[in-house]
Amino acid sequence: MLEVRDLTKAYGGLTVLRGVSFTVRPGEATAVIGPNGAGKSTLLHCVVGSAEADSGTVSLDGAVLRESDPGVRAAVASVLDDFDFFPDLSVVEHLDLHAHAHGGGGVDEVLAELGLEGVSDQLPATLSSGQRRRLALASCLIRPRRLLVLDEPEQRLDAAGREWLADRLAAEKASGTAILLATHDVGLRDAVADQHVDLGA
Ligand SMILES: Nc1ncnc2c1ncn2[C@@H]1O[C@H](COP(=O)(O)OP(=O)(O)OP(=O)(O)O)[C@@H](O)[C@H]1O
Repeated sequence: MLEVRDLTKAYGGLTVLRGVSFTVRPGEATAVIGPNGAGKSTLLHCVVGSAEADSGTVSLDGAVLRESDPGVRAAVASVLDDFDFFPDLSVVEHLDLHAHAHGGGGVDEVLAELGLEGVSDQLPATLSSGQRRRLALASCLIRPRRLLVLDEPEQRLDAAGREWLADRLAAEKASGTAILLATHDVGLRDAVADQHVDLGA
């Protein structure tokens, strides 16, 4: 489904990605690993098109992946940096907006699954950092998707949240979704990843 070939990226004189290649198939998860600064986030941004690689290709279903392509928007759901929330929209309004924009649904189910029912009327600024992370994941899971791209999705989740995440990603794989995630969590990696891309090697 996703094919990354010979991706290179430098910031000024600092080469971060040196010819990175891998594929992700439907129903499989690829974990991007490596120490702080290894280039994991850079790689994910290049994959989804929010950063431009210096060379190499990223293809989805055999065609060059372009962020602006409606087909790509319908297929790829990502949580990369800390999410930009609309400051004046409540938790449930954010999810309604995403559901409406992407033709998805099930806001109540996702609120319950992420444990956000009790804060559904709160504004993002009033949420805890873990609740904001849950909202970011909820916003991603409310939309149709064939490829999930997640940058350290375990960050700021409590133990129960991390357990939920591993189960959820396993369920996503079982339903045929391809997953590309950067993680420092060895337990999560071992639980869900079918292959690793080690940028620290
Ligand atoms: N916009 C930028 N301009 C210049 N350098 C950058 C930029 N973004 C990232 N870098 C540098 O690129 C390198 C890789 O950063 P990146 O965020 O991709 O690493 P990472 O593996 O995700 O790290 P972490 O585990 O800490 O999240 C770092 O040395 C970082 O300082």
